[in-house]
Order: sequence, then structure tokens, then C-alpha cells
Amino acid sequence: MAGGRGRGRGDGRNPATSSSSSSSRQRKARGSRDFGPETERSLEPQKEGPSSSSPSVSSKKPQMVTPVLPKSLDSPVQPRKPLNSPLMMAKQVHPPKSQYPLVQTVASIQISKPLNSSSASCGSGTVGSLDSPVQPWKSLDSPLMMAEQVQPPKSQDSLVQMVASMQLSKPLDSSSASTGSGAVGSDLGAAPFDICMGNSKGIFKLNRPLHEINKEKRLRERELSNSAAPPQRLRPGMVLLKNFLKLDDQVEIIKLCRELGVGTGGFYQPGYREGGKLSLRMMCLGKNWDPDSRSYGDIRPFDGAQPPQMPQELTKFVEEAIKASHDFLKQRGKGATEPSVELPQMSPDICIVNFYTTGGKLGLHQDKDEDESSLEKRLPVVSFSLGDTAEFLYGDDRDVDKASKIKLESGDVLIFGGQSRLIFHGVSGIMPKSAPLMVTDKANLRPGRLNLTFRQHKYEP
Ligand SMILES: O=C(O)CCC(=O)C(=O)O
Ligand SMILES: [Fe+2]
Repeated sequence: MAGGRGRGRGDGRNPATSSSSSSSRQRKARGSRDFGPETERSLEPQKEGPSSSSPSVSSKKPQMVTPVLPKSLDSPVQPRKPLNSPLMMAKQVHPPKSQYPLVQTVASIQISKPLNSSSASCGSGTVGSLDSPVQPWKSLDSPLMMAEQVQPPKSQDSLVQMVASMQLSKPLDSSSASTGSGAVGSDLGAAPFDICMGNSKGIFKLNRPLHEINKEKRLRERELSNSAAPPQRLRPGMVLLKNFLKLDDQVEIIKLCRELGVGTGGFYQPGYREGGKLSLRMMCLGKNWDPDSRSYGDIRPFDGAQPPQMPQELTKFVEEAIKASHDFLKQRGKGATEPSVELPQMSPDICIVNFYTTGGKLGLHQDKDEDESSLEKRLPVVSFSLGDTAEFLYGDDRDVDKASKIKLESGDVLIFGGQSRLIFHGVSGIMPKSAPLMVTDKANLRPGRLNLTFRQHKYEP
């Protein structure tokens, strides 16, 4: 794994603010798809919250306990759904002996609270699970920008308190009645997160008022007229293909991700053993990428699920995008670098699918956990944006102020390889209600943004 090769960033991390254990620190120093000092700082204890005085869980690992639960916690087990995998079912009840003592302990308590409210509005970025206040998104400067703070327990006693507060607190995710996630940390036992609202086939759609339909028509016209936007070479090895994915293709991709996302190995909200959580939902295809160890593997450590295979339909879109960027780079003429040198050809075998609700974001980081053979060849990352528009940052350092900003809209494909393969990049915010109506309407995508980043894990000549 790239992450283990000493490609440490050796920067930005302020040990004074860290609450991680030394082993965790070593892992992070090697970090690769490393979400930056924001993550680290975010693990500082918060003032608010039920166990704000508690030190890091990683400095004193809690043991497995079977606490006596308060009455309110004593409700029946709600297994993760769908329960099509006996393995998953078993893992729910007896989670694997993993590196997550906190997860194991929490899982052993069998959380069974309803995970979400019935509101249809999307408001991720909440810490919900531990009743700490919503962290408003401000900017990438915010120490809490990246991971949402969940206070680690001090001891077994405070762990019980923590679980109790999870039970009693506000819903984990206010975005939907059917939403939940099998997360590392606090929402084990939940139904998988559904990126689409209600019935994704649109069978139960309500009749909409005329003014809404007209607005949609206008927007649709604008969407179609926008589709002529030319590709851009943002820097060597970095190409933005504006509106590359046709609206129908976007709908197809969303539906495909939705299907995969509600099944085994589907969307979950990643977290760290220290308690921080990424403010997005994630699903991996082909291989699992584990945010905690920052490495790829065949199964997800927290529930033993195997990630879905990479669908051929998606591979096809990626190959078309690379071809389009080569065609575009060819126009630069004779003296220019050969397009396939500037942006090496790749055949994706892994993909990280992120769903950002409107409060979602992702700190500046580099993608460098892929196999050395792939990184050495600088095989590109190909990123699809669908749904709401993102403000995307990129630059040479993990420095928000120096980063360039672009908007990634639904249908855009961003490719960074060659000289740009290891750029720092991140998402500073999602623009609410910016998705093409046709896409949200046909796919029933919930408010937010779906992003797929394709990579080739291993280069085999
Ligand atoms: O959402 C995006 O545009 C970027 C995602 C990303 O950087 C990643 O998954 O590594
Ligand atoms: Fe990335």
C-alpha cells in the first residue's frame, strides 16, 4: 500500500493538538488519502457534549463491556438491512475482533434507536449521534471542517453514558426517514443510507404545481444550452470535462449507485476510532478503502462486507472520459506533451463513491493509497460529479488559502493524473438546490452531491 511506504506528508500536523495514541499517530504520519490537520484538530475534545472532559479513547482503550442499559436503551435489536448476508447478520451481533475497541463495545450494546427523523430535508454535518451541536460549515480553515467530533469516552462507565446519550439524543441523520448508515463508531445496526428519496422509480410522485413544472422546463433548457461548455486544462495532467456526462447517463449512474449503496457493502458514514466522522457517506467498489488505516483491502473491517464489484457500465464512462481528454489535449498542437504522457491511460478497478448532503465537505488531502505501481505511473484519478454543485479546491499544498477553486457541477468529469496525480484537493462546500432538476427528478436523488472517484489500484503492463 502506498500509505505504508513512508510517503508521509510530514507536515501540518500539530502534535500539541492531537489526542491520538502514538500508534495511531504513526499511522497518520504515513497518511495518504489523508484528510489533513483539520481532522487531527477536530479530534480535540469539544466544550459541549456529554463527555467533553473525557480524554481520547485511543489513549486508554475501553474493553468490551456488557453494561446494564438504562430502560430507554433496552429495546429490541434492529439488524442492519438488507439482511441478505448471513455474515453481515452475524457481524452485527458479534462484530469482528477489529482494531475498533469502541465499535466493538458499542456494537455489543446493540444500539437500536431509530436513526433518523422523518424530515426530508438534508442536513448532514450533524454530529447527531452524540447529541453534540451541529457543526456549521464555515470554511476549510475550521478545525472541525473535516471530521465531526464525537467525544470519546473516558472509561467503561463513560462509554455507557455515551451510548445512553446516543440513544436519547437527536436523530443521527435528519435527512430522511429511511436513512441510516452502518458506520464505524456509532451507527452500527442501521439500515444502509439511501441516496435517493422515497421510491427511486418515481412511482409515488406527487403532482407538482404548474409554476414548478415551468421552472423545471426553463432550467432544463439552460442545462441543455450549458452542455456546450468546453473542456479546460487546469494544469498539466489536470483536465476538467464540463458537462461530459449526459443527463440520462447521470440518472443511470445515480440509480446504479443507489442500488449498490443500499446493499451489502453499501453506503456508510466513515469514522475514526477516536470518534471523528467524515461528513459524507461512502461506499467503495472493487476494493474497500479504509479511512482509518488508509489502505485498501478486500473487505470492510467494521462489518466484514465485501465491496460491490465495479460495474462495467461505469468503466465504460471512465474510458470515454479519458479518451475525450486525450482528444482535447491533442488540440494543443505539436510542441505540447503527448496527451497519453501528460495523462496516462488507465483502466479503473476501484472506485470511492461519496455522497455529500448539503452540509458535506472533504478536507484537503492527496490520494496516494493506491498500489505503488499505479502511483509510479501516475495513473489518473477520474472523478464524476452528480447532483448538487461542489466547490472544489486544489493546489500544491494543504493550504486552503493558496488553493484554487472551481465549481464541479452535475455531469462534470475531472481528471488528475501525470504531474497532477498527487495534488491536494478537497470539497469546501455543496451548493444547495443546484442540481439539474431533470436529474433529481428522474433519479429522485436526495439533496446533495454524489461523487465517484475511479482509480486503477495496480498497474499491470
Ligand atoms: O468529492 C470530490 O470531488 C473529491 C473526492 C475525493 O477527493 C476522494 O474521494 O478522494
Ligand atoms: Fe481524493
